[in-house]
Amino acid sequence: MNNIHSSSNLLNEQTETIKRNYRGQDYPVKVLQIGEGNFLRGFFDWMIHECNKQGNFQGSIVVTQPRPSGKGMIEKLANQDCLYTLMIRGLQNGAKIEHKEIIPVFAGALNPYEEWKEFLALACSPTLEFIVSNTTEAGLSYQTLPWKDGEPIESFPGKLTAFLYRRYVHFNGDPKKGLIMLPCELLEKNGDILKRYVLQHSKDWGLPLTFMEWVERDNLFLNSLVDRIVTGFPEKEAECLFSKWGYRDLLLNTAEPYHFWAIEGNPELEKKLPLRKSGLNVQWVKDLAPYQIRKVRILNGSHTLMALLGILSGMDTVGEWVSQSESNQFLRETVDNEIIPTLAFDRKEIMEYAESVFERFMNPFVQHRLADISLNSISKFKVRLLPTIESYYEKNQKLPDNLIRAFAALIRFYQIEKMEDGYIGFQFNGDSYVVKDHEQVLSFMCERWSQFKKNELSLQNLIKQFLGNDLFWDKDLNQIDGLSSSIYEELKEMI
Ligand SMILES: NC(=O)c1ccc[n+]([C@@H]2O[C@H](COP(=O)([O-])OP(=O)(O)OC[C@H]3O[C@@H](n4cnc5c(N)ncnc54)[C@H](O)[C@@H]3O)[C@@H](O)[C@H]2O)c1
Ligand SMILES: O=P(O)(O)OC[C@@H](O)[C@@H](O)[C@H](O)[C@H](O)CO
Repeated sequence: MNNIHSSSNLLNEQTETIKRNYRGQDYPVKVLQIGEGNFLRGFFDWMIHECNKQGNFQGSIVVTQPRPSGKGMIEKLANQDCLYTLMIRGLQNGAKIEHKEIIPVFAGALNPYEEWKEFLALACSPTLEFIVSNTTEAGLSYQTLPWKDGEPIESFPGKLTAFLYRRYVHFNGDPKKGLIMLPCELLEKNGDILKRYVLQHSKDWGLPLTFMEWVERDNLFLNSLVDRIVTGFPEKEAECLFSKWGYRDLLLNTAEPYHFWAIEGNPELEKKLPLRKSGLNVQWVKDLAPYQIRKVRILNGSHTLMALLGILSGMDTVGEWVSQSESNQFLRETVDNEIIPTLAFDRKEIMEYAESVFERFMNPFVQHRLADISLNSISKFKVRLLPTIESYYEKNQKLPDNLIRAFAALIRFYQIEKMEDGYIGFQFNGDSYVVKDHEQVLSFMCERWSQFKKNELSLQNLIKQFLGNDLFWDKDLNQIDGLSSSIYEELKEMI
């Protein structure tokens, strides 16, 4: 590892203080981290630092990149002696928090595509206990790949299989040397998926059955749900912050104070990974589903509603929406009266959760662009808001007014025209915005709205075709009593 004073100037007084006090980096390596992105550095690595500060974990991490093209980050890390600054900023219980800290948890940074031997050598470490990953939804995918001895394997599940096999061979299948996998990719049942891919690779590569049994029996692949808005390098303010601090950090990361991690696993695992003991907002749960539903329906559902109605009304960010009393009130009413009553949760607990979500939306430091959230809005609406409309109807035998407005906004949002370089929609004031979705979705909507414009299709029929399209929905939504007529009333006004 590079000397702490080597390259980046990050490392003057602050790091000297860390060195004097304690260096998490000097603890034995207990974790292999696959993924060097913003999220893990603002979430898991910060958590391990919190555990270490309190003397609860006493372990360090070796971080690796999950794809060949992510090269720069590992080099940057190595150049900074594997240190980086994390700024946590926002509101917590109404109070403003601004906290900056250098995170010293990485004992090393490896590029497995250039240091394959070193990568596999780590599998033989007796102190290793965990493998954590976040490679985006795209990284947690299965690809049929060859495995040639001595050559790095490109995919994340493939690399993990080779790593586990090396460990199995080195320790002669010792049941006590199994590892705990903690995938953080935002996919339901992420642990189960990862295990399935490891076993599939093992089959493809003809690895011994006894290895596969060891994988199943002596290793744990835990499903988990992560939640924290991590906003990465603050381009606009970075130089200003560096001159204030007196050092530069090319890996500076920013995050909100809120954090939550639900892990489907035995609470006894706290003995190995003392997250709760270290005061972190972590739950070991039997069933992850309620936590997933809570987050998707309240947080992500609100995001999608704000993106649709907000963009149409000329807004740019979540912050803008919540700072205007009328739109903020609309959102709160929707969550309190339409979303929460459909969720089978303890009322007090869920209200507290919703309150914490509103507080996060109001974080003045987070510039969350509605345009980014609006990507693939129809499929997001299906998962985030439609289930609430259906549950509300089942419970009350009527439709929820605000969510019907959001549904009408969805159709209005996709009132689009094809331009040379993509599709654009028009705000209520006539200004244009870009709509990003799959080509099939965009061309369907573009065509229907063009027919409407030429008086070849009535608004009622346009809605009917939209609700009945099996490209968007798993069933014909025209079957929901009153849905199409309620949407019609709202949409008529919007256009
Ligand atoms: N940033 C957040 O606020 C936040 C919050 C919760 C969940 N997440 C999820 O975490 C994921 C990563 O976000 P981030 O902010 O760290 O982004 P990032 O761009 O900083 O990091 C992405 C990481 O994924 C890897 N990666 C990207 N494509 C890959 C592929 N095809 N195969 C293997 N690895 C690949 C990159 O190498 C990098 O390590 C996102 O999918 C997001 O949904 C992010
Ligand atoms: O990342 P997406 O595009 O699926 O969704 C946009 C946001 O809703 C999402 O990123 C949330 O901010 C995140 O899920 C919070 O943990």
